[in-house]
Amino acid sequence: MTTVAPAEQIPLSFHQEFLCAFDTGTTEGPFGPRYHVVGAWRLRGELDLGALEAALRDVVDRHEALRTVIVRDRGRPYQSVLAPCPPELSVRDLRGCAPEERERRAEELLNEVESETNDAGELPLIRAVVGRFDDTDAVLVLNAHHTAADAWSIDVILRDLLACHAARARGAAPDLPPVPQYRDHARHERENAAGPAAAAARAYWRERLRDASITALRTDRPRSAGAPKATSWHRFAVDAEVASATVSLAGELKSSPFMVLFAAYQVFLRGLTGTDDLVVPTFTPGRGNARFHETVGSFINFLPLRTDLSGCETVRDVVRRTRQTCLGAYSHDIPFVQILEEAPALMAPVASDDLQVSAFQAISSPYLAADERAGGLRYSKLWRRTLSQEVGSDVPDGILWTLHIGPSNDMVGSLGFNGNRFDADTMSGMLADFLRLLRRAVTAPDTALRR
Ligand SMILES: OC[C@H](O)c1ccc2ccccc2c1
Repeated sequence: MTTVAPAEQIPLSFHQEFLCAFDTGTTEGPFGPRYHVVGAWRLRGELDLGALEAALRDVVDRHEALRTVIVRDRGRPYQSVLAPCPPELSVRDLRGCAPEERERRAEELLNEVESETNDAGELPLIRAVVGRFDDTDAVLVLNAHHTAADAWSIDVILRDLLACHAARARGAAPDLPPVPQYRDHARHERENAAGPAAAAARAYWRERLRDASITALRTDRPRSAGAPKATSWHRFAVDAEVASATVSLAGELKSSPFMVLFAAYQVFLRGLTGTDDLVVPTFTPGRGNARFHETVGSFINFLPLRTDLSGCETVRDVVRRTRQTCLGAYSHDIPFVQILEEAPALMAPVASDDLQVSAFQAISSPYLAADERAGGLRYSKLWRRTLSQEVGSDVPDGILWTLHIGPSNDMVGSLGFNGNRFDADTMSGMLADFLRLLRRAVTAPDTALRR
């Protein structure tokens, strides 16, 4: 009996530690059946399914994160990298679909894959579905576990996958350059955690979040009601006029579209909660170190943005103050678990039975590129999603507002919420109110703010 050396016990990244705080077992949350991140691309050209299957194996070999388990049942959780294993590729025949129906059918397939269940303990943590419209037109959907990948990673996986497909299709082995692994990131983070930059950032957050409480919304149903959990997604398009007014106001105020959108969101939240002193979480890519730009893993960081709106007369004032909040936060972007050590009472509100946090993020165009090429294939990402779904990828505990800002000032968004805590009607009402407020905010930023 050959004894296999036990896989190395690798410390978790700080983001994986943060996720473990939401761990409620395997029925929901980060280790539940739907904590995944998905992406879909339209592929034009000769797609060789055998080569694609080989390329999927290449990608799992290349990125350890896709064959890593988080061991949580033996004391302090750790991650363990296992040997390569072949991922599942399933093929759907969509030949009956007329060309003008294909974009919508592709989005429907994406939603179908997003509503499927994955097992966090089942490796590899990626699966692929190909819908074939004809020999040179297909849609590829990737689904990766969100403890092992994030939105940035899904694009890295796609690029590597199509590069490997091109090599395999011509009978060659892929020759991608070696890439730093997620375990290197986890080690790097811990080495830096005690450095001078981290100490300065801790001091910043200690001051910035003094006496702060995360802004939370009263839910329709308490946590203790124990209703079965599923995360629903309202998806929507933002009027072109509102999208371009957002981008031009951002330019005028030397701010980002995110800062303008977030300013409007804070005005909206103040109306809902009646408080001026708002602390709202956003997610940053967590990819400040360029060394890891091609690494697959979950790097995102939950960053609490605190802005006190008291004294702001107009939306323009709010954008200016929001800009300061964001610049300060971005230049001290350390892992949330370290920030929480400096503001231990920050998350107290969400421990209560009938409150939930409502996070807000924006993903902008570099990752939403249009046509790209890889070997004989042209591909473009399906990012203008407007098809809602009742059961989709899981938000562990709260609401997640996401806006996607496209290359030509086009904008779509999604509102993810826990259906066991909020009614769909409550959320669609909130969405309508926010979009109305956003329109007013960006088309008339100097109008006096309503109290
Ligand atoms: O991609 C974001 C991730 O799914 C996530 C993780 C934790 C959260 C906690 C509260 C609200 C939203 C969250 C989203």
